Amino acid sequence: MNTLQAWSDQEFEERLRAMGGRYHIHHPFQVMMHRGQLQPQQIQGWVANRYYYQINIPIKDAAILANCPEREVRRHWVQRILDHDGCQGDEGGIEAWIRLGEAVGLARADTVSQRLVLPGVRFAVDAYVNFARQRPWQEAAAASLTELFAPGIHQSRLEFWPQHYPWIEPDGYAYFRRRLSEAPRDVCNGLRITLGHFNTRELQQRALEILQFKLDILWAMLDTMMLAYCDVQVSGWGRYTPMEKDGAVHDFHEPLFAKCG
Ligand SMILES: O=C(O)c1cc(C(=O)O)c2c(n1)C(=O)C(=O)c1cc(C(=O)O)[nH]c1-2
Repeated sequence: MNTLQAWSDQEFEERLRAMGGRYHIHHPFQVMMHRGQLQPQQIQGWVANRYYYQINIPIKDAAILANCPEREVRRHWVQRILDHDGCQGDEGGIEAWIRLGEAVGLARADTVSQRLVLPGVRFAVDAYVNFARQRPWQEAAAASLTELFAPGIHQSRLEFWPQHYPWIEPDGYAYFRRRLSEAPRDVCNGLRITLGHFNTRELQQRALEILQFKLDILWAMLDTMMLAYCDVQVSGWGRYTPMEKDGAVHDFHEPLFAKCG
């Protein structure tokens, strides 16, 4: 039996936040994207694959609602579905993502047909949806807490993409702008549930494991995209060595080791 005392809410939250060091913002594909090192087709590949994540988020949230007997929780959580699916007067996040696709040069049909979605991305996203279907709703709510780290990534895209990728139509950025206000509200709600429910040391440790599981999903999606869209040489255990391109050598080892460490 685990007899260690529960962490205080503050310490527990700090431990959850500390896992941001393993967020996909540190993945080599994301790092290249952030530095302006991706070609149009690579950006298109990312947008087309992330579409599969986007359309599954409301399905995942519907699974959480279906498993949650608490009306008060459902009243808040249902907003997430509306954010993505839209409602009268607001086309919603999925439509905004399709427009991001158009802004990077993907026809609507290319995005919505899912023809560019890679098998590994499909498996990773499906794992998240299945987790929400099969596990208690509080666990699935805790898994959404990678969103703690998401506003920073959306903000950096809004700041740096127009400089690095002037060929992207500015209209496309609406999705990232929406998430700047939506994600902090979701996080506030998700944190309240997580701090309230995971209230023994054993449960708190379980919450950290769940967050790691979700971080792994996001990481695995980018692993798959990197293999599909970048020239990588596999050298040694768990390491990528991207081939030199345009005379630039990129050092990806550090974030990878940080993740493994
Ligand atoms: O672009 C990103 O890096 C990113 C990451 C995440 C995330 O951390 O799961 C989400 C989003 N975006 C996002 O836009 C979004 O709506 C979202 C919902 C959720 C979730 O788990 O419920 N994560 C994310």
